[in-house]
Amino acid sequence: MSDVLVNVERKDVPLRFEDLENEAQKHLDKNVFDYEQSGAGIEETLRSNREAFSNWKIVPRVMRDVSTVSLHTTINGQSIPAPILLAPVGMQGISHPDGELASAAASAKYEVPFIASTVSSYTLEEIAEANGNGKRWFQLYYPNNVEIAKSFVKRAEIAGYEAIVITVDMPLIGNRERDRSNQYSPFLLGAGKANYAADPVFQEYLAAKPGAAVLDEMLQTFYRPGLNWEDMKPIRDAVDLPIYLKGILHPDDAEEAVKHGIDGIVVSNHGGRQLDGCIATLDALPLIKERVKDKLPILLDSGVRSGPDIFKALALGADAVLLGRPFLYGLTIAGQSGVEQVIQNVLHDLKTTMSLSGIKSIQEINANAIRKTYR
Ligand SMILES: Cc1cc2nc3c(=O)[nH]c(=O)nc-3n(C[C@H](O)[C@H](O)[C@H](O)COP(=O)(O)O)c2cc1C
Ligand SMILES: O=C(O)C(=O)c1ccccc1
Repeated sequence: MSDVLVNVERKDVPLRFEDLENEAQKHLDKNVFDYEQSGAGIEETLRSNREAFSNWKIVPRVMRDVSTVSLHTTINGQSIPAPILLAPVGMQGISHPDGELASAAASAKYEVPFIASTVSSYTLEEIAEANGNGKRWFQLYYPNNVEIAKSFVKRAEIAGYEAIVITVDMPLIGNRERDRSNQYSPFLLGAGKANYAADPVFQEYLAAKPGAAVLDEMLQTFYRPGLNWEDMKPIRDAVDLPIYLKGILHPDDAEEAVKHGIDGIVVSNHGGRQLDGCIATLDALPLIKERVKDKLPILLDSGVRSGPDIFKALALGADAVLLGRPFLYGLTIAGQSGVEQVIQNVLHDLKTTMSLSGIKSIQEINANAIRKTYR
């Protein structure tokens, strides 16, 4: 990976997030861009996610011999070259025709785990093939039909996915005002139905209902508003994989996760797309860490844009972060190469940040390295 870090030759994908977003906008229909970029409600949480990072500053050490700096780390014993994963982002085919196949191939190149969404544009088996020897996790939107839920995770296990991430912050869709005024939903148009259409249990269920259409039935079973802690058992019994919960913000829920034997959590507000007015993830992190300590790995997403952001999240107790929109915009602009460039730029930025902070390894990053300020 070291040669990767100095190779900054290709530059059709802008470095700065704002430029990346503006460039992606040029490639997309207005409705699609609005869907991806926007947050729920008045976008207070979307903004808070970024402000929270700005309220913390790194306090660097000097003369600490940073001639070799390693980004390598482990999560639940799984070795990863950097504390970075690609977040589950559904329906990537609306951004680029190659969709998840391109981003899964890009992530494999850097051994960055790719988290495939339930509502992908390609099936989880096709994505696994594109990801090859790379690392991949499967994100579950827990269907209202438990048999379909079990079938999804079993398929994922067979296809070489190494963890299940159950997203728990979507008992229903957030109030996406931009999408409502555009009257646009790629989901309702069926852009994320591949995994359902290819599922044997879903097919059986369809066959038992003459005249039923894939899209209608998928929309019927997609949401599980009754999701609760007891629902973890069928998944636990179906597969021999670690289970992460994505969308934890309250320390009580983090503690509950520990009590229920959950293997890891993702502190996330879905990139500001679900509950508007909720806490920024970086603000939620310290109390969660204080409550669960090292009992399970803590990942974090929502608003992570740069090396310094990753550094701050790790300093406050995260073990790794997920990137959402940054790689999605890279995909939009230049397909697989665009995602590769975004990953490469973030790795380079993190390494630079650590070196300039006097820190040689991920394990050395702690709260002594940052201080809260107010702008
Ligand atoms: C266009 C889009 C689609 C998403 N689809 C999913 C999804 O299918 N499953 C899921 O768990 N999260 C989904 N998310 C949320 C991301 O996994 C992640 O939590 C969020 O994007 C992180 O914030 P960031 O975009 O600010 O990096 C989606 C986010 C975006 C922007
Ligand atoms: O847009 C999203 O954030 C998302 O995760 C989603 C997934 C399925 C249906 C609608 C939204």
